[in-house]
This record gives sequence, C-alpha cells and structure tokens, in this order.
Amino acid sequence: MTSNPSDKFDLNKVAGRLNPCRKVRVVAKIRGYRETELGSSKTVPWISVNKSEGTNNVTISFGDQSASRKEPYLVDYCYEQKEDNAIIFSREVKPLITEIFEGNNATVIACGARGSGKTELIQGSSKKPGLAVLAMAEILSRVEENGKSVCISFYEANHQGHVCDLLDQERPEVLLFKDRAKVPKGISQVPVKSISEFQKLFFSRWTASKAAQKIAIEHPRRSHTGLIVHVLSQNEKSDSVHMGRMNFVDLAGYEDARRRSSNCRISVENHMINKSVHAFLNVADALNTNWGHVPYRESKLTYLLRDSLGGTSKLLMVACLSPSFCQDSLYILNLACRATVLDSAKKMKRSQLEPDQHLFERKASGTTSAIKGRKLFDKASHFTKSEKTSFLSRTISTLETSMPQEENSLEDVTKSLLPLSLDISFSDFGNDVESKPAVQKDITVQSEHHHEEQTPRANSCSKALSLIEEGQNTNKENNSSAVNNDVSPPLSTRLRELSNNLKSLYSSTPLSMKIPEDNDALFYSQVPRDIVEPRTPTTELRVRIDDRWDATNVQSPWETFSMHNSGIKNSLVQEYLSFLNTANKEELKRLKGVGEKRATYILELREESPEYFKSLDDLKDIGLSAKQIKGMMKKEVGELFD
Ligand SMILES: Nc1ncnc2c1ncn2[C@@H]1O[C@H](COP(=O)(O)OP(=O)(O)OP(=O)(O)O)[C@@H](O)[C@H]1O
Repeated sequence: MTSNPSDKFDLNKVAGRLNPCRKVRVVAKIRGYRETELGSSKTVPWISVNKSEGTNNVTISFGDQSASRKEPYLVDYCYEQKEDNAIIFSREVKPLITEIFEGNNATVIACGARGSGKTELIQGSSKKPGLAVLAMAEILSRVEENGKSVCISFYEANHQGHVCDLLDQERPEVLLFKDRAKVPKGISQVPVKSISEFQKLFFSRWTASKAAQKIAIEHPRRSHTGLIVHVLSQNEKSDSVHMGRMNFVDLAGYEDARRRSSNCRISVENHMINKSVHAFLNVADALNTNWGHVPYRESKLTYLLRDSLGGTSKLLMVACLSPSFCQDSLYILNLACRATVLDSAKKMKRSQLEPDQHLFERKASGTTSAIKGRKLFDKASHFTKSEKTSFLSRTISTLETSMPQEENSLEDVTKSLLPLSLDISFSDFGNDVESKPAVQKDITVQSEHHHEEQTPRANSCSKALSLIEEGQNTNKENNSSAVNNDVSPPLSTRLRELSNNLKSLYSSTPLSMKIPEDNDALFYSQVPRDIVEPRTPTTELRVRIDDRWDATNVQSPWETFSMHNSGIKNSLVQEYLSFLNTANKEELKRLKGVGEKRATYILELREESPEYFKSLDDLKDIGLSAKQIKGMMKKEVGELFD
C-alpha cells in the first residue's frame, strides 16, 4: 500500500465534484496481511491511496487499473493496513452513537469480496474487538449515565432472502412483509446489561453462525449477518419505547457469479447472494442521489433495515479490500463509491447501461410506460372535458400496471408522468435515436432543479406541473433544440403544452383522488434531505382500480374493456405462478422455456420454499431474463387461441 501524494491525478478537482447531498459515508478499509500471505508474492502492493492535504477525501487506485478505468475511486476515507478497528471506531462509529442517543438510527455495513476482512472489522477477535463490540461497550457506558436500557437482536439473511432469528434456538423466520410495525415481528430482543453478557451472546450466536458458514468447505453457506442494538427509554407510563437503533451488517462476501462453479446450486446461491448485495448498494446509491424512490423492497434485508437507512438515519458503508490482487474488490469498490461523485449526466447514462436489478426494472417499466403514455397523451388532446377525468384514471392505471412491484400512490404516478412527458416531447419529433441524449440532458437539468426547490408543503401535483414549466434551463434547452433544430419546435413550447394538458386533467380529477396533505412533503426529493425520507408508499395511499373506476363513473366500452383486460392478465399470471408452484416435473417441462434442468431446479427451489414463485420476477432465479419471461408468457397466451 502506498500513500501517494504526488499522484498525477488532481484530487482537489475530483473532490470539488463530490456530491453534497449524500447521506451515506463511504470509507474503505484495506485488510492486514494474513500470516500465510506474509513473505509470499501476495504481499506485492497493488493498492495506491492518495490522501491529499487540504481535502477530506481520498482516492484509491489499483495496480491493474489503467486498462479498465483511468480515474481512481473517490471515497470519504481509506483506512490502511496499519489503522486498526479502534481507530475506525473512534473516527466513524462513535459520532453515530451520539446520533442514537439523540433519537436517530444508524447503520454500519461492511461489504467486500470474500475474505476481505468484513468479519474481522465488525466482529473482531478477543484480542482485537470489532466495531460492534467497541460500539456496544460505548453504548452500555452511556446508557448507565442516561438511565436508558439496551436490547439486542441478531439475525442472518440467507441467499433465498429468508431472515432467521439467531437468538432463538429454533431460528424461526422473521416475518417482514406481513407487518408494517417498525420492529419486525418474530425477531427476539434480548436485554443486555454488561459487555461480558453481550460478548457471551455475541460470540456464541454470531460467531457460531459465521463459523458454520465458513467451515463447510464443500458448500459454504453464505449469508448476511446482522446485529441490532436497540436503545430504549421509558415513557410516563414506564413502558419501554424505542429511542434509537444501531445496526451492524456483515454482508456476505461478493464473488463474481460468472466464475462458474461445477455445482449448479452454488452458482445459483452465488447469484442470489450477489443480487442481495446489489440490492443494498442500490439502496445506498438511491439514498445518496436523493432519488424519489428508494428500492427497499429489492431484498428482505433492506426492507428489514429500512427505518435505519432512510430519513434522518446515518449510514456508514465500509468497503473492505483485500491487500493483494482481487478482481472482486475492484468491483465492490466501484459499486460502493459510485454515488460519491456528483455527475448526473454520467449517472443517467449508467442507469441505462447497468444490469443491476432495480435499474433494469426502472428502465423496463419506464419504456413500457413511455409507449403507453405516448399513446394516451395523443388521445388526450382529442378528449372532451367530460372524458378527461377518466383519461387521467386510465393513465394512472396504465402506469400502475406497468410498475407491478410497487404499491403506487398518486404521487408516484404523477412523478412518473414527468419523465413520460419529456419522452413524448422528443419522440413526437420523430427522431428517437438522436433525441435520446437530449432527453437525458433535460432530465438531469430537471433533477438538479428539484434539489434547489425548498418548499416542502406546496401542493404536490401543482408543484410537479410547475416544475415542468420551470425546469427549462435556457442553455440546455438551446442545446436540445440544436440537436433537433431542423424538425422540432422549441422544447419550452412542447413542455408548456404538456404542462397545460396535465393541469387541465388534474383540475378535473375527482375529490376521491385528492392527495393527502401530509404526503406533500414526500413529493420529489427537492425538500431538505434531513427532513424527508424517500419512502416506499404505504397501502393506505393505494388507489384500488375498482374504487377508481367507480369513482370516475366509467361509461365508455373501451374503458370497461381495458379494465377487464388487466384483470385477465393478472389472473393469467397468478394461474401460471400457481402452476409453477404445484406442477410435477413432466408437467413443468410442457412449459415454454422449461426443460429437464430447469424443471429439476424448480422442484429443488420448491423443496426449500413450497410457494417459491410469488411473482414473474422470481423466474429470474431460474436463469430467465425479463425478456425471456415476457416471451414465455406471450407464447403461453398465444397458444390459447391455437
Ligand atoms: N487486519 C487483519 N490482519 C491479519 N489478518 C486478517 C485481518 N483481517 C482479516 N484477517 C484474516 O483474513 C481472513 C478473512 O477475514 P474475514 O473472515 O474477516 O473475511 P470476510 O470478508 O468476513 O470473509 P467472508 O466473505 O468469507 O465472510 C481471516 O483468516 C482473518 O483472520
């Protein structure tokens, strides 16, 4: 490892581009050499750390980086081999403990390649305690002074996303999705009064779980392990109430799934573990970039921890790096620090290229929505006033069905209308290919504009509409026009037109669809980041299709037909999933795209979870892409008419 202040790369230049809205602090930790590594070729340094004076930021570059990536990775800090857990604790974790006693939540996540020192960092050893043990000692000492109490929970999340309670001998599964309570049902909370009591529990349960994962050499069980420290205070009735929560998460080691194992099951497990690591990093990325939507539901672990990740919670992500060459370390660092630099244009581009699950879903649903939206908007210009209400309902319905994973509130839907409207404005020019960069540019301008907006309580929909009008940066507009100048009217004219259309539609929206005022502040992430948590919408806000169609007094045969179509589509999907969950091997093989291997694997998955297939997305676990799933469904439906 070398600290390299004379690196040609200008750190100050990059540090100036640091994203100021970040919620997540990203630091790296380079693992010390193991005894077995000392004296071998593995001690050849391949990581360079550049700590420039005068900036708080650090860049990391790797020996073999020149070919793939010229820019070093920018992190908030990099702890080198000589800097131990005690230093990381006092600099990074201690300030978070103060937050807990002020009523906030905090999370420390260790991510990295396999064997990169995550467990050593979080758990440590009896000689060198890890961050969790050091934090617990500090919390217990503060609790004594403040008259509070402490409980702990341990859990393990396996590759299938099942979360087990490690403090219960029977290791029951923690129920997450059935309960909206802040503390998930089924997870034990055991009171702890002293550090020795904690260590006894911690080392017996956590260590046993980690050891079990590592001992099985043939088929190591890989899973994420987590500790929750609940700080409780007492209210007037002497009931214990949650004050703050501190989480420590030791994510399962990342290993490139493309390094195929001869064992199909291990490859799948690898793939699924990586998927959940991506889910965590996607959440961190979304929090950092202040996206309106944070994909907590991508994995059970992120859903379990959602209250300790969003809102005023603080998140520290430690990317653990192997000191000797490790391709997986490069990959994980790349993901961990992708939101540290403010470069919206690059982000937009990346979001269209990366195969990460949520990004993929966004793009997929966005494209479908855009096409449907375009058709609907074209029709909208010919609507009479009385038809506008039902048009808006149908637009919302279309958007809802094209985003099946989420429970969409009207807010979400309206948010979706913005990019749609932009898309329409360009594609209407009949220049799809060339218009793409311009669309990206313009969306970027709009999102930057949102961050500046500081009025959290304005009416959401009007705000959205005015944002369309106001989000027209003249320079960018001119650039966009330059791209399309031979065929298109100025962007502002098109946007104003769309804005007016939306306004008139909104004004004719029935009262039953009024947005609750309390949620106005959630709309768009331009509100100060410390106040608003980008939350997954709650069920209460969900507008049920039936209610909506009743409310808008649907009369048109086309509308009734569309409504029935979406019902038929849903029931077909349900039938298909139920078939996958119940059919025998021979029957499964009659499905398009399912041969001997897939059928066997489906049965294996069902052995572990009887109702494994809950949505079409679960078919990705048997190696099908979204495109293949769609194709399969089309074929199955098409055959009904043969
Ligand atoms: N600072 C250090 N100095 C010396 N050896 C270390 C250090 N940190 C970790 N190790 C050793 O490196 C090995 C891997 O460490 P550890 O188990 O913490 O990695 P991990 O990232 O948790 O692995 P996995 O992904 O398999 O869970 C262990 O043998 C550990 O003793």
